[in-house]
Parts: sequence; C-alpha cells; structure tokens
Amino acid sequence: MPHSTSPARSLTKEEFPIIDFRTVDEDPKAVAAEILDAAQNWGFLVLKGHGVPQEDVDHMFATSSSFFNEPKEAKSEKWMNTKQQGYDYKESVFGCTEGMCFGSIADANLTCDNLPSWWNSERRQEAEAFRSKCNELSTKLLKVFALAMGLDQEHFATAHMSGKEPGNVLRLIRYPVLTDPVDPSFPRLGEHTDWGTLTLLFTNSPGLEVQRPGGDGWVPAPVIEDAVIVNIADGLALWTGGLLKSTKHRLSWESLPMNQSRHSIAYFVNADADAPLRVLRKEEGSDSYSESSQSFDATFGDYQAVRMRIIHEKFDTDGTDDELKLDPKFVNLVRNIGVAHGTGVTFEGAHSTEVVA
Ligand SMILES: O=C(O)CCC(=O)C(=O)O
Ligand SMILES: [Fe+2]
Repeated sequence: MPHSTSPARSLTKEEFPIIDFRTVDEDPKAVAAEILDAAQNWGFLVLKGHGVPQEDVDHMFATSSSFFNEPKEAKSEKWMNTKQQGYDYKESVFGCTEGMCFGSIADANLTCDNLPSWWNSERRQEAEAFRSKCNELSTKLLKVFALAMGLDQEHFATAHMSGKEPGNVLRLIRYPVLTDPVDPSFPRLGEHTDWGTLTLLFTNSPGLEVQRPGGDGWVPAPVIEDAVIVNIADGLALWTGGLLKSTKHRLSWESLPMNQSRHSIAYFVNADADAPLRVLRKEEGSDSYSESSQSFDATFGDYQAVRMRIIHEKFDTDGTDDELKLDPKFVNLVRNIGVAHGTGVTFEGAHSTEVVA
C-alpha cells in the first residue's frame, strides 16, 4: 500500500472561503475585507469572477494534456533548470507528479532554450499569454491585500515588477496514473507550503487537501467551475508578520488514488529578488499596518536563498551559514516559518537541480 494518511474530513462548501471578485471595481473595500478575512484565517480561498477567461483556461488544460500525453523522451528533452523552465518528473518524498514549467521574467519563455521542442512558437505564445493573464490577476490581488491592510495600494505590487528576477512561474501539472507500486513512503503530493508570495491554482478535479485553520485536520478544497484557488505563500506570510497565513496543503493517496490522474495549473508569484523584505506590523492604537522599525536588512532574494539552503540541508548545526552573510536572526526567522519544506525536487535519474516551488 502506498503512503497512508488519515482521510480529509468532509466539509460543506460554505465553510471554505468562496469569494466573488466580480464586484471588486465597484466596491473594492468590501471585497478586500472578505479576501483579507479568508487569508487571515484559512490562507486559502476559492475566487469566482477572477477575470481569466474560461476559454483560455480550458485551452491551456487541453494543451497541457496533449503535452503530457507525449512519450517520455519528447517531454524530457529539456529537464527543468534553476530558472524553472523545462519538464520535471518526480517520484520522491515530495510527491509523484510531473510538471512543465515556464518560469522567469515576462516573455522569457518565447526564446528560452530550455523548453522541449514540442513547445513550438504558437504553444509558447499560448503559455506566455496565459502567464500574463495570471499576472494581471495576481497584481490585482496584491493591490486588494494592500487596500485591506490600510497600506498604499501599490505596496506589495511594486515589489513584483514583471521585468525583474526571479519572476513568476507557470507550472502545468499532471499527477499520472501509476501502474507500478511506488515506494510506500512517497506521498501523492507531500504536505507543504508554497515559497513565493501568492499562488493561483486552476483545477477541474478534486484531490487537493488543505489544512484547517489551527492545524485541525485536512479538508478537500472545493472544485468550483470557472473559479481559481488562491493561496498565500510563505513570502507574504513573512512580509505581513504572520497576519496572512501560509497554509499547508497536500494530495493524499486517499484523495487521489494510484489509478486516477489529475491535472492542475499553478501560477507561483514571487517578489523581486532585490525587493526589501520589511516586515509589516500594526502599531499600537493604529488601524493600519506599517513597516516595522525592527525589520531585518534582507531582500526577498535573501529569503529565497535561505529557503534553498534549508531544503538542501546546508546549514551548520547551529543554523548559521557563513556563505550567506545574513543576520542569523533572519535565517532563524525563515527556518522557523512553520514548514520550510517546499516542494523542491530531486529529478529522476541523474537530473538534479535546485528548485523553488
Ligand atoms: O496540484 C495541486 O492541486 C496542488 C499543487 C501544489 O500545491 C504545488 O505544486 O505547490
Ligand atoms: Fe503548493
């Protein structure tokens, strides 16, 4: 039997935050308050009326399926690199999945030399256009969070400029049907939090489980037609001093058995590597948030570097790392973020690289 986990508790849809984004332009404050509430309590929400046209989502899923149905040799012509461009396959402690990644700054994938040749110019353009629609939505959401927290509307968005590294990552995902039993200790998708600031997740089939607020068991994320799942990732949790929750999620063998496959499309949003990571706090007697005077002198790039070290267990036993030259308190803060596992991968065979999920 593969990895056994306790089944997720069933939940009515009403309990999991489901928010309609259609009225955001008419009544931004009301929508922002709802989204903030969901992000503070669950760290997850289902967003309806998100503005990414459903026909684009459907087409992207169709293209994704065609790609994953190609023979392994064609898909693995280019293994994913450190910019998260290319194909990856894992059967490991992180999960049993395959992915096709379009990472880096806007338009970089149009000329990227690390995509399998199946991705001709028309298909690359589709992936880039989809990335750009996702970017519009994530920028809107970043503005909504700033509004809800009484910050300048651009506060989060200006640290996400589309021409800056590391950029956002579009990842087409398939959980394949598995005929050979996998190592019993491997999960379908290991429980983890995401590394960046926000994640958008499109899916049309069940399987994703989300930890309940307070860590009280797992619930299935509702699958709602035309909606997108939005979750807070560790970067935004850290940035907001833990106000916004970065919640663990996973797929178990019970939620997605070996004989079933599943497709999803994730868009991982990252802050710019050179953007300062100044923790926001609510000063006493104030309703809004501002940058804490006790913030560390660190950037989002430093944060990602620490995460990478954690995943590769490169720390000395006392948690410091000479190469990073960072305040050990910052390093510890990131180490103690709650999860610090991510979904870093070890590729099948000899392919090994450092990856940010
Ligand atoms: O495929 C899914 O539903 C979840 C994917 C995910 O959480 C991830 O890749 O970080
Ligand atoms: Fe995730």
